[in-house]
Amino acid sequence: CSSKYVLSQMHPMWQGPLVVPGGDRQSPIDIAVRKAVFDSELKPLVATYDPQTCQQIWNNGYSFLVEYDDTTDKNTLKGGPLQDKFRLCQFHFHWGESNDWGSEHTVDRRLFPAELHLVHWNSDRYTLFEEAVMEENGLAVIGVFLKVGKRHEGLQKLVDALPAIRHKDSIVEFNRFDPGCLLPANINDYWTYHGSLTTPPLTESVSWIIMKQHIEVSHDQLAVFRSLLFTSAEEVQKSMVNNFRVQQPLRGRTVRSSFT
Ligand SMILES: NS(O)(O)c1ccc(OCc2cn(-c3ccccc3)nn2)cc1
Ligand SMILES: [Zn+2]
Repeated sequence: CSSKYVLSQMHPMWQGPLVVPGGDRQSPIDIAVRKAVFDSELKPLVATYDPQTCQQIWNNGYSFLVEYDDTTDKNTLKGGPLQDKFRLCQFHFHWGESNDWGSEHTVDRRLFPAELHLVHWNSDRYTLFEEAVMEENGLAVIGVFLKVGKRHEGLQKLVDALPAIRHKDSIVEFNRFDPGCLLPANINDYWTYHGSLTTPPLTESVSWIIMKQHIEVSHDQLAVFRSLLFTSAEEVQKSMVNNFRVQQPLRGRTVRSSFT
């Protein structure tokens, strides 16, 4: 997906309280579990991914992205709160310098050490990611919390590729990775709300689908995330950690749950 040409211009340590004009649908948020409204109309999520369409993994100076060929409907997300069909273009993570924080969303104010985002765009209505990113119903992002525990076997192939993209704007070919292996066993228990990108351009174009069930990764696997750098080879080294945005005001939005 085309995010490669834009994300790299982002300010690496962007954390600013950047105010978005009329921003009343900003992300991330705290999910107050008892205030979520069960919606029986929410359908099961259907995620269909083809590992063969995995193309590259790269360090964009903010996180690392695994990008997929999104020129066909090989990697689709539909159902759940979505009316249309969405195409996976990339996934990435947010994490902390310690295991005590790092996620962007919180659950009853609880922080997780990291959070995975699988980014999809509405291919029923738009032809390119960068078109959809500006539209209210343009994107669907699945959020999965990471907890430190047992080693995640499927993640290891990705962890092994990270030393090759240590510096900002480094990129390597990365094939045959199934993003489905990063989803929790149960993807039918989730919270959903309308929000925004959590990094510039912060556009309010995202249907968020936050999984209730987390996945586990080992301490050592997460330590490799922290070995990445925000900086390029010529700059003074800055560890890529704490690349999360702080929670934003709910502004009267309702968070719906697919479970009681
Ligand atoms: N962290 S998150 O999952 O919320 C998340 C997900 C995707 C993001 O893409 C930014 C972006 C914008 N554009 C763009 C391209 C062309 C025109 C306009 C914008 N490309 N990439 C940012 C944050
Ligand atoms: Zn993200």
